[in-house]
Amino acid sequence: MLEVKKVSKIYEGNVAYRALTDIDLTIAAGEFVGIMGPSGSGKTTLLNLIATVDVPTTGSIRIDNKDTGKLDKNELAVFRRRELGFVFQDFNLLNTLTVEENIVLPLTLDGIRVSEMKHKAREIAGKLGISAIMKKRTYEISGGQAQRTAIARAMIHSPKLLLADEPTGNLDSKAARDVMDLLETLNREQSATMMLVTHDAVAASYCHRVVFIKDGRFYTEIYCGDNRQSFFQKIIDTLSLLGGYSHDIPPVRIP
Ligand SMILES: Nc1ncnc2c1ncn2[C@@H]1O[C@H](COP(=O)(O)OP(=O)(O)OP(=O)(O)O)[C@@H](O)[C@H]1O
Repeated sequence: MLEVKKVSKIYEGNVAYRALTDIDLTIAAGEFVGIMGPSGSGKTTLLNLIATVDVPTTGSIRIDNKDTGKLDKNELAVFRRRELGFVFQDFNLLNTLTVEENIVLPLTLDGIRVSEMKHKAREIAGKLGISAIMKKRTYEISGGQAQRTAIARAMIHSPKLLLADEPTGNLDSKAARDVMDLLETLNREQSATMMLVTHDAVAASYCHRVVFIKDGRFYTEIYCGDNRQSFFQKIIDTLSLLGGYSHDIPPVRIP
């Protein structure tokens, strides 16, 4: 589904900065993968390259067998809109629109009939437990509801790959767990492929696999297996080996 091959990124500027070096990452269709690493290790850079909003200095990225480096600007815009879904830490909802209008936004750009849009919006809102707030404006809803709205918007066009950047970063621990439960359910029920960048070990423990990067290079990866509590512990252990994380490790246990 996603094949990142020998990707490096150097930010040119007064002083050139090497943010990623020779990253190889393959994500299978239906997989749910977390990316972790200390601040400045290159996680967002990697996400931006996969999201096609930035280009690698060397190496290639294939999504669903398309080499994204070979698409021109217009093809990329359509590719991003149809094949990818995005969820951000700060939700990125439009405040002037209702929840429902935010959710159908990706479809309006593709000229889909209003009745079909409403049907799809109702369907996904039901799955995400936000049917009752469809007519509300985004300033009238909670953070957890805002993130569920953002997930509905990201998933309404059934993207090949959902990219999430710190989706639980602005949520309290209960809302964060609800959001991760929903992402896990969507991943399982719709076989959606998902990649999540996070500092949050609890959020990462919902993934099938967590890839750690350090100083722009692959560090290690660990798999969940069938025990999420021990996976969570392995994530915490790996973070402490990585260093630079002492403030980010939450003192919680997964029930
Ligand atoms: N546009 C840019 N120009 C120059 N350097 C950049 C640019 N964007 C990021 N960097 C540098 O590249 C490195 C990796 O940044 P990146 O944002 O990918 O890290 P991160 O792992 O996502 O960090 P955080 O967890 O703090 O968000 C950092 O040292 C950063 O300063």
